[in-house]
Amino acid sequence: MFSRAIKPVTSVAAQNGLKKFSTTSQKNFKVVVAGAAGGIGQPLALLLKQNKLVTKLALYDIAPVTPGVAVDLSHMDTPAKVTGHQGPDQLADAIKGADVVVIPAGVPRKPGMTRDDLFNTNASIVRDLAACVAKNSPKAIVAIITNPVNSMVPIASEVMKKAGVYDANRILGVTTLDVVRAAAFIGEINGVDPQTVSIPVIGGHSGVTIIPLLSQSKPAVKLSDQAKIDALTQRIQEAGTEVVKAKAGGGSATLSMAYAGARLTGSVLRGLNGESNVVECAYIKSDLTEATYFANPVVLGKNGVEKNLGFGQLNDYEKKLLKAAIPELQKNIKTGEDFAKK
Ligand SMILES: NC(=O)C1=CN([C@@H]2O[C@H](COP(=O)(O)OP(=O)(O)OC[C@H]3O[C@@H](n4cnc5c(N)ncnc54)[C@H](O)[C@@H]3O)[C@@H](O)[C@H]2O)C=CC1
Ligand SMILES: O=C([O-])CC(=O)C(=O)O
Repeated sequence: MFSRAIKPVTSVAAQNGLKKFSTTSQKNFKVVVAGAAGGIGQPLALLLKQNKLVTKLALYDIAPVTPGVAVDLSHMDTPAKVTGHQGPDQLADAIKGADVVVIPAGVPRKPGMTRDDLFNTNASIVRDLAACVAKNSPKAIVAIITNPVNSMVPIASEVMKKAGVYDANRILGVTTLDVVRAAAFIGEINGVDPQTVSIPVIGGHSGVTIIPLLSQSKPAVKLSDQAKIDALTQRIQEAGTEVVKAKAGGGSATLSMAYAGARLTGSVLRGLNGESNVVECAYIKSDLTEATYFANPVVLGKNGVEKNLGFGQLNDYEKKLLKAAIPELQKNIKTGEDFAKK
């Protein structure tokens, strides 16, 4: 007689590669990308559509192409249900029920500009998006990509405070691209797979505020003299400008940023989903230094930032970098707070 093999029932979590979880810990998440039609937004949405923890993916932008981007992505054979929302009238609908709102909305740099030069245009964009999150999904984790990140996170925080829904653990500035770049460059120098490199990058996300802790790299960076350490540090600090120059007026980093943004969002979701020991660097409210917002490794959990892991021992060179970063960070933070309080 023909005997049929009984196929074991595989949990959704196991199918997702999250084998240590039972189906009871599995949650489905709604992720919103605000600025979804842009250079970062489109590839970020493409990557998030492939994340199996995402069951709803809402794409918001003011650009007319936005509904089309959503239709395009909706033809991918992955579970996330994609919706497109164009213009301020459709923003609340996009935001409602969100677990995570990722914000790459705003203008990018052209050669010769600093990130701070973007402030005047981008500040009101982030303020208005944060106000809508405060009203429609106050518990959502907000991940801000828009530059200047150092000032945008304080703006969003002040908006949340005004609305009475502020939770410092739920507002993150995305500095993941600095970590990704540091790992890429160290991987190249050491001749190893960059994915095996672990390197904290602390401080903020512009010029001297980007502080790669090369002394804490695992594996150790194979650079013997201080001049080479200095050159690598400066390359990481100026990597955004390297892309801006190479694109020659066509914008700033988009694809590597989408990759980094998808990684950070994926980590936030894994934390929300109950996975333990999910660690990423992020720019958050902080009392570790005189700068009231600061990036360093944090543990992500069910409520966003679960634990601030600090930044450990710095060598003398890194202490100098930190000293140079603090006044710049303080200035950037004040600019953001003053704007939001107006
Ligand atoms: N945190 C980081 O590491 C990085 C941050 N960035 C920043 O990300 C931002 C976006 O860069 P790109 O995607 O290259 O720019 P982009 O110009 O290609 O796209 C921006 C999108 O934002 C949309 N937008 C403008 N105002 C909006 C509003 N009020 N609501 C919703 N959407 C709105 C635009 O229609 C556009 O589709 C820039 O500020 C850039 O400096 C870029 C790279 C790395
Ligand atoms: O440099 C820029 O303007 C965009 C950015 O933040 C980066 O690539 O790190």
